[in-house]
Amino acid sequence: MKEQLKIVKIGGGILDDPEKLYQFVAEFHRLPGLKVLVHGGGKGASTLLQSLGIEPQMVNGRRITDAATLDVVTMFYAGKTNKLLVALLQERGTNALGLSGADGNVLRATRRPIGAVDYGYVGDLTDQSVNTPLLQTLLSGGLTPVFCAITHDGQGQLLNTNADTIASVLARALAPFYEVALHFCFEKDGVLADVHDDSSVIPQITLALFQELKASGAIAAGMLPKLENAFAALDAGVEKVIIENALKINEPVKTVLCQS
Ligand SMILES: Nc1ncnc2c1ncn2[C@@H]1O[C@H](COP(=O)(O)OP(=O)(O)O)[C@@H](O)[C@H]1O
Ligand SMILES: CC(=O)N[C@@H](CCC(=O)OP(=O)(O)O)C(=O)O
Repeated sequence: MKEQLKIVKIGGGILDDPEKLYQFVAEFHRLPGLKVLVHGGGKGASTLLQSLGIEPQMVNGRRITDAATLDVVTMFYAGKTNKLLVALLQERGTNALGLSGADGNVLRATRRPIGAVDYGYVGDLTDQSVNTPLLQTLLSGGLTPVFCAITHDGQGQLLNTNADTIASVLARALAPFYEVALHFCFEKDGVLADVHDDSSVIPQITLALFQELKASGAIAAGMLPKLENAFAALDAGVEKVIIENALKINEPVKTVLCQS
């Protein structure tokens, strides 16, 4: 029997609000068993970039990352955000270890080739990108890895990688070794049938229903890459994929993804 592992991803909406972040950390600490945390922080990074006179540019939910933007997001994600989360988890008694992809070569990416769009210093991952033996060692040693959205290419170049993608790739790469549950957590209670009605949570979503809701426009914006990453993980053998409220991870309200 494989041991259970929870991979939890939180995004900018929660990280930006100190009270919500504090509550989330308490809930995450309460989750039993082995766990990994992946955090974004895109919203706060955009605010910081603007305050520095750099206009944020997003295409299809991905940030165009020039050299100046890479400097800022590295400081913000791998520095302030990652270290604050680790400190808050340590305060609770979870022995967290903050990681960028370069640390222990835990996530090696490839710079996205220039196509119709030049994304700059953005890294793409494959299932082979993950140093799974290192993660197994850390988990069996009682540590909780905390990943930020910064990866590297093995040639000295840091890269910016979408945090939903990092969570999905980690889940896929670790699925042969653990019974993985992948939790995408944000500020809504799950995938909503009507984005303006917080009570319209869809308890179970199939790929067919996702395509329908996408075509009708009911699922839009940041939810699209999240669900695409979520279905990719389910397809690759991840046991369970859940979309839920970061403050309610120990409660039953949520959207569970199913193959059919
Ligand atoms: N059907 C939907 N259900 C829930 N959220 C939706 C839906 N369609 C669009 N959204 C929007 O997607 C956002 C989540 O995506 P995003 O902001 O990228 O999350 P995060 O930064 O947490 O990764 C929600 O805050 C919501 O405004
Ligand atoms: C390449 C790319 O788009 N990187 C993301 C990484 C952070 C992220 O994913 O943050 P959220 O999860 O809070 O959206 C960005 O810089 O916005």
